[in-house]
Amino acid sequence: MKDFKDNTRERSDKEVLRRLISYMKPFKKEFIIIFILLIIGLSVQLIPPLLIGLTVDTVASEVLLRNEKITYIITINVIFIVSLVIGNTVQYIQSVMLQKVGQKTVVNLRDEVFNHIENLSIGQINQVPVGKLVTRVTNDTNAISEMYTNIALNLVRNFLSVIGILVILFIINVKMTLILLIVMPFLLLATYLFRRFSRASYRRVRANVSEVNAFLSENLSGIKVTQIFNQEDKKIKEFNERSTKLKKSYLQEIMVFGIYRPIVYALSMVGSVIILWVGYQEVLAAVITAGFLFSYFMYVGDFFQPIQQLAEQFNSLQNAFASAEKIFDVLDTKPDIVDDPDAIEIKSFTGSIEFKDVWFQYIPDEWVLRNVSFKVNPGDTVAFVGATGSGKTTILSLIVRNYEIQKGQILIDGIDIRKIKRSSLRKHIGQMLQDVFLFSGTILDNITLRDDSITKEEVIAASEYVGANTFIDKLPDGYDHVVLERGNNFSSGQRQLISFARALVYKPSLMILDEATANIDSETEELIQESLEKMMNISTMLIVAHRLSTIQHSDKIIVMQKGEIKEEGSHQELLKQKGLYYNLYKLQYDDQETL
Ligand SMILES: Nc1ncnc2c1ncn2[C@@H]1O[C@H](COP(=O)(O)OP(=O)(O)OP(=O)(O)O)[C@@H](O)[C@H]1O
Repeated sequence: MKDFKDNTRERSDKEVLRRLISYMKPFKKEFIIIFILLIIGLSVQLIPPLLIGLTVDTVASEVLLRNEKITYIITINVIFIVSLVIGNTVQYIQSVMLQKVGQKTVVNLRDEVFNHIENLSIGQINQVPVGKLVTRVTNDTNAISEMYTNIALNLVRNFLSVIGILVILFIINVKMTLILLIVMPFLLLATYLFRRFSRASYRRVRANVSEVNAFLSENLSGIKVTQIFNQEDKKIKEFNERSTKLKKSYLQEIMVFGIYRPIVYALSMVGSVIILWVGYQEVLAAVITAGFLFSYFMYVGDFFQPIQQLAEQFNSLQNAFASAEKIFDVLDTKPDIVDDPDAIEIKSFTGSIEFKDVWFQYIPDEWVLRNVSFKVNPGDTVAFVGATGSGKTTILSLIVRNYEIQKGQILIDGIDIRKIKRSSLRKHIGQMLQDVFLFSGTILDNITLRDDSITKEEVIAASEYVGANTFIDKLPDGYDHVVLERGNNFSSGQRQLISFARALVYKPSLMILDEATANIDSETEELIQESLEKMMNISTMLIVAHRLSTIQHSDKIIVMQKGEIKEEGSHQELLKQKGLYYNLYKLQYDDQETL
């Protein structure tokens, strides 16, 4: 199954091969040298059996004198040693070169895949489990790496080797070689069956690896929930099921190989026995010498091994192709939100925003926003309230163009956001999202997001402004305090404050805040409340609020219900209307009273 629904095109092997070769192009010179070394190595490797045959004939010769025999044998031995040294040296140089260029090629590919994934829209990323994307960048690129550094060359080597040996066999004795070829149909049949079964078993392995990765990444992220709800045993069982399935598919794959190899071995034995028998007759009939029969026998031994390897390597090549196909699926998935060719760069916003009859749906025919229109004046703070699922967060996502609207227009400073480069748009919008994501690194890294142009002084100033310094200063390493993956060593309130500082250092012209629904201790809540009130004075601000106390002082409150704007006005005005807002407020107020 394709990872991305909108990318369902099948690719031919030819196309995949052409694309894989295109990644080798920057290293064309190196690959040509490697190929030349391969030919030299192969030619040298074909010499020894011939030399051994010559030695046998020399020893058995009745014509040569003893001294002449010794001279011949020494010469043959020297050639033998020289060819071994040349063969091994060439092979060493060739494999070092191949590893280097192969790895470089794959680094380029891996970077390209990661870059591409980074540029896909949130909607597209949401289609695919993270674990699968990890598999694309790691396992699949590894399979391709294996192809560049090992399989492809050995495939060529074995192919040329089979041809080379066959030619030599025919030169030595045509009759024996034609008889030897009797085993070929059986060999081809075994190879055909092997390829069929091994391909199917490999597909299963790959699908199961992907499953395990996806399960792992999802469940490691959600481990807290698993533990809170005592679901460990269930999850362990589920993991074990997937893991066992993977083991089974691996065993099946090994079994296919385990059957094929002995079959090839048995056929090569049959071939050798036939050759010994026929060869013996030929020697008796003085058609060939005993030495040449010996050489012939050795070549036959070398003939079957590359055929068996060819089948296996061809299989690995298919696997690399399957991985390449998956990778190309990712690379060919066009980001569904791209900059308009005429999109402009904006230096700064005054911060006025207008939604004009905006309609939006995540899934066809399920409108999440209907005919939403509102205006925000520069510098104003506008809050969105409403029941859960009413579309508040969606409005914020649309402003930063995480998704494309289906109808209407969103204008910032009178310019349609589709006409503004996304990077430029996001540069001027400080986003403080519900689930604050902290990367592993230090607090400083998390506030600057490793942007070297932001100084530590700016970071400290922003943190002091939002009040994050109250807890950062208490940490032993202050701003260099290590943040664990996802910021697990900080409370949700602290993470929220770090995210405020992160948004502020970028000096945004517009800030959007999706208030955390998670419980925050009252001390931190007070801090957040204070810093929010301060931030409201810096720039235009849009807030999705769950605690109505947060937004009482905002210039406008927009009340949403089922994707539509139902009420609009200041806190006091809305209270007077005694409508939805009044009810919401009363509900929260009563709750607090009872607490
Ligand atoms: N990525 C998504 N794909 C499909 N539907 C989505 C997606 N995100 C949100 N929705 C749906 O869109 C609707 C509005 O969601 P949204 O998150 O905007 O609500 P909200 O008012 O912010 O809710 P809350 O107060 O719980 O944060 C919901 O019905 C939700 O199920």
